[in-house]
Amino acid sequence: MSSSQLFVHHPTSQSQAIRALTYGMEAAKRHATWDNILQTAYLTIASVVVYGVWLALYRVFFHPLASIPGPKLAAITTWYEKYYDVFLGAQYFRRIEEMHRQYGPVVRIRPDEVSFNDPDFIDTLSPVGGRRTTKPALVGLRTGIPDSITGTIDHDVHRRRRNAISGFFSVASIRRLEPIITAHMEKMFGRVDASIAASGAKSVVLSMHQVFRACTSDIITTYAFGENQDILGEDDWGESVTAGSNTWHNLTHVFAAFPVVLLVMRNLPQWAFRFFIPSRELDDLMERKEWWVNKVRTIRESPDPAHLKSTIFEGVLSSNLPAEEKTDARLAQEAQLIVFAGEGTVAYTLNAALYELLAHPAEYRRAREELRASLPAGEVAPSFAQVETLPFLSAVIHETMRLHPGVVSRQVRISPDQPIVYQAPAAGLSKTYVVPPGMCHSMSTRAMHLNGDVFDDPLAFRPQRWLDDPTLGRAFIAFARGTRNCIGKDMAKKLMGKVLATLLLRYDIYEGQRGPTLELYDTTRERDIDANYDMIIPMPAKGSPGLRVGEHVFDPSMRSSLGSITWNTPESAENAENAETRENCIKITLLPAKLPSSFWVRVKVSDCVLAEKGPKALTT
Ligand code: HEM
Repeated sequence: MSSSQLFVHHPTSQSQAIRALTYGMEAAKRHATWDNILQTAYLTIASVVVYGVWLALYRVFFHPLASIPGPKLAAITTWYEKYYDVFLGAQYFRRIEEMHRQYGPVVRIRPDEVSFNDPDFIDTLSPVGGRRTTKPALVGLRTGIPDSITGTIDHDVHRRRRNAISGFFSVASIRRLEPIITAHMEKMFGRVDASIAASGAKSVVLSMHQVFRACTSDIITTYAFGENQDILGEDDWGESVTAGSNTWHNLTHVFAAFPVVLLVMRNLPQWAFRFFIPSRELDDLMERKEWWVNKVRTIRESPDPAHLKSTIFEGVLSSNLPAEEKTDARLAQEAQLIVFAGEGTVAYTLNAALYELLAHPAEYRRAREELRASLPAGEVAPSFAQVETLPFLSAVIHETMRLHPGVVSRQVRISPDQPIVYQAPAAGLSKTYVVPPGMCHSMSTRAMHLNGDVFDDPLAFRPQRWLDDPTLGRAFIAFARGTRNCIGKDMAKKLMGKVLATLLLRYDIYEGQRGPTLELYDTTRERDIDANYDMIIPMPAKGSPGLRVGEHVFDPSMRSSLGSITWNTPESAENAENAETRENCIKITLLPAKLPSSFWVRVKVSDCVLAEKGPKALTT
């Protein structure tokens, strides 16, 4: 029987056979498809592996930076940096310091980036003029504000943007800032004293870093917009407000490693942002940004001719920058830069300076003596001009910024047109190293500032070194150098000098004496002050302890500054009793420090309460 007959006489078997045949063909087809997919996958994987191997070999042996020393993995892949910054958590800055110790003053730290650590080469790397300087997109991504001045890639665009605001950072402009600083500083110290006094009724929460940060934030915001968000007036000294900036700083390495995260965060509508990324801190930051944008809109809609020359954003909006440079979106980024750059760095430096002075009583006393000797008797808030005449105080600020620079991330630049040529026989290098145009070069502040060839005993806090050897300034890069340096450096120096001088005049260091004093309490430099993480600004160790305790006793001379506070309440009586039972002191409980480098001081304001005995004596 032929097969055709079978089909005719056995329809079921026939259709089965057709199905079998069809199935066989489909299976064969599926097989072929799978084969194709697998083949393509193998080919792709093989190509990626071959490309990867080729790229690695190229980067190590044939790349223009191939002759520059450094770990091979750092030369091969940017994942080396990501490993330290994203997976180990903001640690690449430390690795860079190690690399310089291991490989010398010139190290290849990324496939396309060379880090230099030679004080004599700083001005060549960061010239003030004569050579165009750009930045890699990475910097803008990392800050999260690529359209701000600091994130701007192109040299000419940067010059235009910077010129539009540079007038506001001139010495003359900063002088106009002096009354604003004085007013906010008085408010800050007034509040500190008032909360110390209020602790007569209850325990008090004080974080020196947060206190400084509230003050600098209000000052910088006033300078930028003509008014501020009154962070100094917040019960928690604005801790909840500035927590948003901390969260943002914590995300900076993620932005650099995975730019898509930044892209999503910047482009999501606010409701979607809040829905998909629920974070109280980021919510607060969004609100802060809304405040900045609204301020810019108000200024744009009704410019006040009287203010046009006195606040930064009025200046930007009235400048001859093209319209696309003045959009709300771009100016919001500029606002974030100026407020973040100003508040965090200055507050961190003040915090570190106060720590170092309290940890070195001889330097504290010397700075205070210098002030008292050079100021008229009774001066309580020295002026910019008076502070400028104080060499030791200036040395204290320099030495603090050397050990604790307020910006810890490396300074990355590109020379787009000319090669960078490095010859350093002094550093024991016989070779010439060349960074071709378009490749990145960088400097790391901490590596430079802890260079033992320049700074004897580099980890020690010794302000005197700046007075003994004025040439040390050649290795100082806390404010960066060249065309991309810190635009706010003069303002920062004046602000820090004035606040520190006022603080030193106001409080002595506690050595058992009477009168307003400060004393360091349970703080270690490594844990609570030093940069443990690079979040652009430095962050202390994760285990930085929370609970600290301080004590103080009131002084009648403080009453005038306590204003309307009345102390003859049962609570104060109770605490006055407590004060007697606790070695003439009232205990102040300080809450956990959440912020970078927070530390606590013990504040004593004499023992008059005890001398007069009882609540009546506390009446103001
Ligand atoms: C102790 C205080 C300060 C320190 C240590 C500091 C440090 C720095 C550093 C290192 C840079 C360069 C960053 C880079 O390499 O990309 C920089 C840039 C900048 N800083 Fe400061 N800064 C301080 C205070 C301030 C203040 C008070 C302001 C303004 C209110 C300010 C505004 C800026 C701006 C706008 C830039 C970008 C400049 C540009 O790219 O042209 N800084 N700062």
